[in-house]
Amino acid sequence: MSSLINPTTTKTLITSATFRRQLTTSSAVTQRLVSNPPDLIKWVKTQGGFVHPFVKIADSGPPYGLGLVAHQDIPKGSDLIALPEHVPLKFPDGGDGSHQNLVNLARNVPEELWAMKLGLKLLQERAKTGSFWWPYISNLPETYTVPIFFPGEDIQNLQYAPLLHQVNKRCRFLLDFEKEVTRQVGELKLQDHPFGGADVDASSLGWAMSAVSSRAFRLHGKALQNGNRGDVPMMLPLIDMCNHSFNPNAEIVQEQSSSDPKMLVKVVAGTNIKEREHMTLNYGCLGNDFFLLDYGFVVPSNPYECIELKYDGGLFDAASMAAGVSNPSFSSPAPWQKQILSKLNLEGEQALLKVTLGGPKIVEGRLLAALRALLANDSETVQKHDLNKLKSLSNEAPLGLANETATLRTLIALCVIALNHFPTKMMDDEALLEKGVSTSTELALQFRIQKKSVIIDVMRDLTKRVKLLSSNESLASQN
Ligand SMILES: C[S@@+](CC[C@H](N)C(=O)[O-])C[C@H]1O[C@@H](n2cnc3c(N)ncnc32)[C@H](O)[C@@H]1O
Repeated sequence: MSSLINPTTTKTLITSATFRRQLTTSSAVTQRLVSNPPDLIKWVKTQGGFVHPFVKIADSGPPYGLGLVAHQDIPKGSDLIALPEHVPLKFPDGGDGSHQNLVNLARNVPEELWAMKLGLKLLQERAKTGSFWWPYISNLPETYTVPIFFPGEDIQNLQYAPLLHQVNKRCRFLLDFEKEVTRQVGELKLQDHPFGGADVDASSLGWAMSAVSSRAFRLHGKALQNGNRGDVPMMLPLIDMCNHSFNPNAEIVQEQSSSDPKMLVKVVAGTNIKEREHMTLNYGCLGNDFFLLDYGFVVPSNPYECIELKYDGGLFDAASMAAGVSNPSFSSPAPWQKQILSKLNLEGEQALLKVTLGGPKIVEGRLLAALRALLANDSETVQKHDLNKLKSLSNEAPLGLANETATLRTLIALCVIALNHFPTKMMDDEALLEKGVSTSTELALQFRIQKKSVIIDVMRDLTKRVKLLSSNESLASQN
């Protein structure tokens, strides 16, 4: 298991892949790159930006770190912050020799790790003496609580294979990329060196990638040749001091007028904001895998939390039999059932076998439709229905009560299998949390507790539906 070390300075060259410095207390979240960084609000104003006079930076307490707070009531619709175009930090379009070398490095970054590309620019500015963005960069957290910095045992403690896979992929990429960076820039003259001669290792690359993934926003960039505006990831000084909420009281607005192509990013109060209230933005309707991987926190009772399963005939047959269905046909579907599976992209070379339980839909539509179709006896009844109807849980029993009961029971059995897959019980996890553990262990425990909770919530919901179906059935037979 490879993990990285939260760096203290970009000048440290760390070659070992094992974790040496534990994420210990929540103060690690608020510790900034330098101990007394410049006043960020003042800097934004000096640069021609606007900051509402009642907006202040304050400690939001663990686990939030710093945040923006109103020190008097602010009415709905008020502008809170506005940034002129030159203030956001972006990956630049052009520049000198050292820039070209940065572009060459960025070519090694896969699209899905876009945060690393902008991270290279951030590292460049961090290493540059007298960088324009130093007042911003010096205010960034020194360490991040994302799992690439967890000790190996806490990566294992996540107990959830899809996230473990992502964490390992990122760690492996960073360790390989460290070698590539050394290969490409090691021999460069100082004036061409993209990081001013500073050593850049996997840990400092991880710091930069996490700084970007946890703080950058995708905004409209300059107009492209086709007239569209591409989405450009940017770091937005001060605006990125807002913490996350699914019910935010502030929102980002991008103003564009044809007469003034200069882009201005604003944050506006979406509701009346009371004195001492924290300003929040919605980072996105995301599950905890994304929040932990990119931002280093877990949202309790997250309405978008899901678990991933693989659509697998053998597993589904086992679940169905455990649910009391005789002779399920998941491993050997009839040709008409195969056709439906193909339409659902669950069969064929390009099939997407990852399906989800949880979130607002409770059961992913493709999974629900597949179960309903594969537990049906005849093709006519199934083919009478539009696939979209079969995908919807609110569409009750489209193929009859018996089919629906078998479908829901199979789903419940799948939940039981998924829950039994975790090596520990929720009660054990909660007891461990109460003992007081390191930040990374706490996050791993919270993460797996939320995964188990979502499975239990899905089971509860489906059980209610089964009960309702059987009471409908007995009513129908009485009538
Ligand atoms: C865009 S920054 C916000 C400013 C940050 N609190 C700071 O101290 O610089 C995002 C980071 O804030 C923290 N954060 C934001 N919203 C949170 C939430 N709802 N729960 C826990 N931590 C949160 C996480 O550390 C996250 O990576």
